[in-house]
Amino acid sequence: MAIERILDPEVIEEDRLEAEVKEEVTLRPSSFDEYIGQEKIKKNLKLAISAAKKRGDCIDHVLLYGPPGLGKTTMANVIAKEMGVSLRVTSGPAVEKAGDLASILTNLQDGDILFIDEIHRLPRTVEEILYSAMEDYKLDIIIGKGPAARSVRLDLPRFTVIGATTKTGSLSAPLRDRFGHIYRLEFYTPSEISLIITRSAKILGIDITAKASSMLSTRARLTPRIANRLIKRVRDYAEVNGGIVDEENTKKALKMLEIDELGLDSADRNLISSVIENYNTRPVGLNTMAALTGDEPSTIEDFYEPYLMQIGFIHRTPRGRIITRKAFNHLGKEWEDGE
Ligand SMILES: Nc1ncnc2c1ncn2[C@@H]1O[C@H](COP(=O)(O)OP(=O)(O)OP(=O)(O)O)[C@@H](O)[C@H]1O
Ligand SMILES: [Mg+2]
Repeated sequence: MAIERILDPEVIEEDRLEAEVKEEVTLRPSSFDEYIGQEKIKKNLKLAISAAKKRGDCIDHVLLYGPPGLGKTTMANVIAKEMGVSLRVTSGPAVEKAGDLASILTNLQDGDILFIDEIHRLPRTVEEILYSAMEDYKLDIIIGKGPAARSVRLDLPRFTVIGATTKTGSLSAPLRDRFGHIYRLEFYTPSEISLIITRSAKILGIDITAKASSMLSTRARLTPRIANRLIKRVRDYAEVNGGIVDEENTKKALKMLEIDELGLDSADRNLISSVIENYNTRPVGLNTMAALTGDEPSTIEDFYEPYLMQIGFIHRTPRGRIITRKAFNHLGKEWEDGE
């Protein structure tokens, strides 16, 4: 992406500054009580956890999917804390070879949770080894080369895989089938985002008025990561310009960041208006959309689109994406029916 977007739900480089990392860690909920929203998922998981604890067993494998920044990694951490076990973290692209996975698996302790982020990016050969490991806690490995090669079956400790992905579509069916729990994280409601903002402000020692918090809650793309990022940006603005985080400073800071009432930034508005200018109300393919803005198709699909669909600005049809009347209105464009 050419311009760094404050509203990008993906972790941006800036978030990796030491101070930011520290803040990120302190903001991350570590129990179900602190984890706001996603009530249905929490209810199911609480039940599974208390049943597993009673049996003295680990919980069934969990797959968490949904747009970036909604709390998948956080949920994995919470599950481990609530189970009282340790969480080993890896990711799809990091496990390149079967041997990499074998060494991770053989180093697990009984009951451990293995968190695999971006699980859809695991290479096929690695995935196949993971199947039997998840299913019957066995590891089939080949030792040696050529005619001397032989296959050995090793026993593994009992463990739980928590997989996270932004795209379930690209997860193979056999892998998906190995998960006992499959949950889609939903966008948060503005009132949940408001609670998250209040909580984060308190942790960071930021003085924020109720009006400011309510204004931010509708502009954070219903996404906790963005809510946390916005509070910090508005805090910075208030620090430099004097005063606390009140309605006025929030308004000014958002204006400076070019974030509108619905939480759209200039990149979103540019995407929608280029589609409108070129295709009006006609359906348009993902690749065409990407070509219009110069983004990767996956960037459009993973970052822009989920929220734009959530607020009803883009509809997916079998013939392509269409921009809705609501989006036309928001951008002040004339909407002609029946094109
Ligand atoms: N339910 C929640 N309540 C409070 N804060 C939350 C919640 N969910 C997420 N957060 C905050 O939002 C940040 C982003 O969440 P997290 O990293 O878990 O998202 P993710 O779904 O793993 O994103 P990605 O797909 O990019 O990996 C966390 O650092 C955390 O502070
Ligand atoms: Mg994550």
